[in-house]
Amino acid sequence: MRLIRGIHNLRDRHRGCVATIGNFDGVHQGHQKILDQVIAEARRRGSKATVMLFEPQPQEFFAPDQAPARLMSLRDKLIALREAGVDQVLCVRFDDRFRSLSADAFVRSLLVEGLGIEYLVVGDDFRFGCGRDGDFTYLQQAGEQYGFAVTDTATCEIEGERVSSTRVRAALADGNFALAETLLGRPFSISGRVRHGDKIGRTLNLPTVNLALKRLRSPLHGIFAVTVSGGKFQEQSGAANMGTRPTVNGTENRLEVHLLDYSDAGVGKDSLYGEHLTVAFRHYVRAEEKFADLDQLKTAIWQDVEAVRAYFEKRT
Ligand SMILES: Cc1cc2nc3c(=O)[nH]c(=O)nc-3n(C[C@H](O)[C@H](O)[C@H](O)COP(=O)(O)O)c2cc1C
Ligand SMILES: Nc1ncnc2c1ncn2[C@@H]1O[C@H](COP(=O)(O)OP(=O)(O)OP(=O)(O)O)[C@@H](O)[C@H]1O
Repeated sequence: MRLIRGIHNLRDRHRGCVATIGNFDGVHQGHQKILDQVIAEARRRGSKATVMLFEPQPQEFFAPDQAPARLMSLRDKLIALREAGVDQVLCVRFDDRFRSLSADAFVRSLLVEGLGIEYLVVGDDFRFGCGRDGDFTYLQQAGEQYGFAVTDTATCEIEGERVSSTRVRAALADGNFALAETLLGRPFSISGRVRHGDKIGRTLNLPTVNLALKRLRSPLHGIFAVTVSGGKFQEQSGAANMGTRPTVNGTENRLEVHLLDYSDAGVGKDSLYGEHLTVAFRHYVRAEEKFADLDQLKTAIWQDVEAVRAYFEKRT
């Protein structure tokens, strides 16, 4: 899959495509449906299945403090799109210049002159352009004028409701991991590289794997039963904390996992550092707390480990 960063990097060789546009946060079942349609049409025409994305996402640009936490990093989104069969992704920088493009300029300079679009697939509620003045009817008229076809997808619903990134976030906030998994078509997970922690875990006799979250703001906070995959792990159970670690006066958000039944031989030693691991969230255990001292923290974590063990035993 080819990643094209910015509209200025569009060259003739990227032209000619069947495209769709959106945030595609989480790449959920509704997205899969629209992507399947784009890919089928592209294959039929011998053309490139293309996704146009915005970075940052428009809500993050307009109201950074109020924008919801993302379900996935850009890296994981690109992997999911590649696995779905997408041929190219145009990553457009959403900035002041871009947001002030009129609907006509958007269609002409990006879709027609930039991508050489043949066929556009969007949801019927899609809006774009300065003041959100472009909609489906507008796109169809523009398509007639510039010579590309426009079609909409029938809404994908699960349990009688539209699937959306917003709904996945709500399911996670409710601790309903089973629903999140149904909507996403895979368990909700966060991935990252193992990095060095503060090594306090070892003194507690509770080694943890620390994952670098970079700029990812997590939609989840608290203690969870998780499974870890990647590197040497297939589905290793663990007790995870997504939080700031107030007991040790931590400030930044971190994802730490204590792996069950995994000897200290690897954790905390060099073997895991730098590995790229994926942590799938299975069950909510409790909220993070500030304990009076490390002994109390340790007791609480051992209780968490027992709760996580009980959860996985019940599941099998
Ligand atoms: C299952 C689990 C639960 C945790 N719960 C809390 C908590 O409630 N409050 C807190 O301050 N830290 C909590 N922590 C984080 C510990 O403070 C952290 O693992 C410890 O400081 C070791 O950090 P290090 O690996 O960077 O050395 C938890 C960690 C795990 C693995
Ligand atoms: N359930 C769905 N069925 C069909 N198409 C969908 C569905 N959800 C999203 N799409 C389409 O996928 C494209 C990308 O959607 P977008 O990134 O806005 O996702 P979303 O899940 O609707 O997000 P949000 O919850 O943030 O509004 C759009 O064209 C949108 O109309």
